[in-house]
Amino acid sequence: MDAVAKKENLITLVGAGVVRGGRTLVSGVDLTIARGEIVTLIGPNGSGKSTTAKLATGVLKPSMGTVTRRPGLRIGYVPQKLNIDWTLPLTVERLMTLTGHFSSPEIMAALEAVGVARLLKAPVQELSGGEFQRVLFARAMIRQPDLLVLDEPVQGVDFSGEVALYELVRQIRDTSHSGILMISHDLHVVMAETDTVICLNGHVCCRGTPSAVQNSPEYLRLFGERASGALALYQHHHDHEHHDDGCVVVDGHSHTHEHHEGHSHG
Ligand SMILES: Nc1ncnc2c1ncn2[C@@H]1O[C@H](COP(=O)(O)OP(=O)(O)OP(=O)(O)O)[C@@H](O)[C@H]1O
Repeated sequence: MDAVAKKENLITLVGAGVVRGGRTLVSGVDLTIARGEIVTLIGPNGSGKSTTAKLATGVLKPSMGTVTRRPGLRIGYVPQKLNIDWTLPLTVERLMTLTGHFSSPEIMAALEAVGVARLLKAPVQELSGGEFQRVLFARAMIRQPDLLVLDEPVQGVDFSGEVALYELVRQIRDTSHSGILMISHDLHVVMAETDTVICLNGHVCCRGTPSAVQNSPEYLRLFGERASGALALYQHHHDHEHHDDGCVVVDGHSHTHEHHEGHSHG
């Protein structure tokens, strides 16, 4: 696949919004996700992150605006929670086949790609939070989706696990060239891996590169104290320069943040 095809837009939302029972849940959302791009939705509880993701994936129809998906788009979804009966014995191998028929080599390859092939026969109940998330990633990626939707991918994972999972997200993006739509509450790690942050509060409150968003007055107003914490963490490992408006000075088309080493949290 050539570079032009990789930049193809997978999903485009223009002025999209949802009204339910006379209440506007979210409105005026403009959003595109191209191949190889990571877009992260942030915002307080109830700000419309899940609703926007559902609009993008087609689970919800827009009450206003338009949503366009590339024809035949394959979407892989990593849910926030999985409704399984935790009292029944269930191995990773079995979990991988609950929602589709895949061969053993396919399952092994998917687990290998996320670094948990050794857990093939392990009971799901005994996995750590990070291991379980990786298995969920494998379950979504085995379908070779064009777009991967991650709902709170680092929930229940400690900080070093978080960093490792975001590393994995970047790796998945780099190797599969899928687009990635993430829902997150946590800006400081999100920022390390994401191309575009969209901050919601019933509407698009602010958007842009992570550094542009973290410096925007709207974001700071919305997140208050939490924003200043994120700011400190974010700047810890960076040696790049910023424009006056907070955008990162780049020579070239993109910038990569290396957050996977040197963190110390004690
Ligand atoms: N089907 C629905 N009918 C009516 N209201 C809904 C529906 N789904 C969500 N809402 C409301 O829409 C608003 C946005 O919800 P949404 O789940 O998109 O927020 P969120 O940003 O994902 O929140 P959280 O961080 O708590 O998961 C909330 O006030 C929620 O109560």
